[in-house]
Amino acid sequence: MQDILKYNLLFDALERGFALFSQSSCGQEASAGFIDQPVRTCVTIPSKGFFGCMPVYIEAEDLLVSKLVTAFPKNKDIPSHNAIVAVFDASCGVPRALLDGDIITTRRTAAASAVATKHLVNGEPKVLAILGCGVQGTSHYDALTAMFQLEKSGSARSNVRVDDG
Ligand SMILES: NC(=O)C1=CN([C@@H]2O[C@H](COP(=O)(O)OP(=O)(O)OC[C@H]3O[C@@H](n4cnc5c(N)ncnc54)[C@H](O)[C@@H]3O)[C@@H](O)[C@H]2O)C=CC1
Ligand SMILES: O=C([O-])C1=[NH+]CCC1
Repeated sequence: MQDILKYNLLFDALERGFALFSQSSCGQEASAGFIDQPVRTCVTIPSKGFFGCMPVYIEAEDLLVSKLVTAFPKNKDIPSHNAIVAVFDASCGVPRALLDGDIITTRRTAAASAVATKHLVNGEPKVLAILGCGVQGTSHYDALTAMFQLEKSGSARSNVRVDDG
């Protein structure tokens, strides 16, 4: 998964996916293809975390996909977020693949931030500050430095990767 999910490929795929989702949400099903993606459903594990289910139907790909993700922020020696992604054939409902969701979550989330920043930023960004430096802090550093020519970047926390250059 690490070898497949390169940031530059992800940026393009996410841009296409977000456009498709927006068009479908605006009722432009005919051109873009229908997408049904309800808001994530979460089960709470009191004082521990949550378990989220994130299903989608993508007509253009003829796929049914759901990520299943747990978030246990107090985990110490194991990751706080863990996920799998299940893929089904939408023409017949047969399961086609079960993917590790950890790298997908790590990189998709950061790549989505980078794509959003590209569209929302005023001018060319030069400075990046990241608060917190866990999995997402690191992947956001990787994604945003892959997207932009930054002059200065860094993160605030004692266990951090600070890069100033
Ligand atoms: N929208 C999405 O698709 C996703 C959202 N997330 C969210 O992103 C956040 C980060 O997730 P991960 O990086 O995977 O978690 P992580 O557990 O790997 O990292 C969290 C980091 O925050 C640091 N931290 C905690 N309190 C802090 C504070 N007060 N000041 C500075 N740093 C602090 C911790 O030391 C740790 O390094 C979580 O809220 C998570 O739920 C994560 C994955 C996907
Ligand atoms: O979309 C996601 O994968 C998550 N959102 C918050 C925790 C994990």
